[in-house]
Amino acid sequence: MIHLEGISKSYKIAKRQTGLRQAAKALFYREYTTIAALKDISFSINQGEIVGYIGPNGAGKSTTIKIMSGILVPDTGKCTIMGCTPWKERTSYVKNIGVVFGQRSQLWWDVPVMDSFELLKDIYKVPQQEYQTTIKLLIETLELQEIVNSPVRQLSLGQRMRCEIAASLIHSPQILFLDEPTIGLDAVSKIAVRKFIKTINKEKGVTVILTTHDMNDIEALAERVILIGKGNVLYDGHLEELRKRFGTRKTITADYSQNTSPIKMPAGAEILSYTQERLSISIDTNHTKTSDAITQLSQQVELTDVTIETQPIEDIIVKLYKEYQI
Ligand SMILES: Nc1ncnc2c1ncn2[C@@H]1O[C@H](COP(=O)(O)OP(=O)(O)OP(=O)(O)O)[C@@H](O)[C@H]1O
Repeated sequence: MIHLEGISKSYKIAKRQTGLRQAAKALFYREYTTIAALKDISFSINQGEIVGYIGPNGAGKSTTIKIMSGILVPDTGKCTIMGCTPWKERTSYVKNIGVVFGQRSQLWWDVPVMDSFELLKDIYKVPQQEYQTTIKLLIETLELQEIVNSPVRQLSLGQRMRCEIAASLIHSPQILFLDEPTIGLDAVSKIAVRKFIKTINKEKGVTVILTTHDMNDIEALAERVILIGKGNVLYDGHLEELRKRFGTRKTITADYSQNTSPIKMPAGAEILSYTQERLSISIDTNHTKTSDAITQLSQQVELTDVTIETQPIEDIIVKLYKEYQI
C-alpha cells in the first residue's frame, strides 16, 4: 500500500551571521548550507498496519510525513502510495489520506468547528448522506457533542486535537498520517485519542503511520516500529523484538513476614532496596529466570506478596538510541 524507495531530501538554508557588517554583506552575497534531512529512506507498509515512526528531534520524521502527504517533493527516490505518487497526483491522492500535524491546525480558527467540518465535506465532495453518518460517528466516539459549536480559538489543546482528528477523517480516508497527535494532551485525552485510533484501525481497516515522542503511544498502538536517525532508517521491525533485545531486565518486589536472617540473592541480582519485610531486586532474564528467582526467595522467607515489573518502554528506546548513537 505504501512503498518508499531511496528517498532523499535536503534543505538549503541561508547562513546567518551576527553583526551589522555581516548583515550588510549578506545583502549582496548570501552563503548557503545544505541540511540532509533524509538520506536514502526505504520501507513498505501494508494495508491495516499501525506503524510507529520514531526517532530523536530532527531525525527527519516530519519531513517523511510531508513527502508521503504530497506537501514536499523529495530530491531523489520513489514514493508510491495506493498507486499514486503523492506530490504528482495531489488532487486524486488526497482523497485517500488524512493528515494530522499535532503542532498545526487544519481547522478555521474563528468559525465553529462544525462549520469547518462542513467546509471539508464540500472540499472533499463527500455525499451528504455519507457525511451525516460519518460525522455522527466521529462526534459520538471522540465525544465532541459539547464543543462542535464553539470556534476553534476557544478550545483547549485536547479538545482541539480531538476535532483535528475528526476533521482528518471526514472523507473516510484509508490512510492516516499522525504527526505527534498526543503532544501536550493530558492523560485522559491521550487515552481517548489512542482508543479512537485503535478503533478506526480495527473496525475500518485504516492504515496508520504515527510519529510521536511519547513511547506510551507506541506501546498502546504500534506492533511495528521504524526508527529513523540522522536521516537513515536504523531499525524496522516488531516492538516485541526490541523488548527481547533491550528489555531483558525485570524488577521483582517481594513482601514477606519479618525476616532477620541474611537472604541469598538470585545470581546476578541487583538489590534496589532491602528491609526486614520487603526486598526489591532487578534481574537480567537472559541469565536468571523470573520463576527461579522467586522460587529461591520463597525457600528463604515466607512470601506474602510478589510483584514483577517489566522495563518501561522509555528505557528500551533510550538503549536503542544509545546503540545507534543518535
Ligand atoms: N523547512 C525547513 N528548512 C530547513 N531545514 C529544515 C526544514 N524542515 C526541517 N528541517 C531540518 O531537517 C531535519 C529534519 O527535520 P524534521 O522536522 O523532519 O525532523 P523530526 O524528526 O520531525 O524532528 P522533531 O522530532 O523535532 O519534530 C532537521 O535538521 C531540521 O532542522
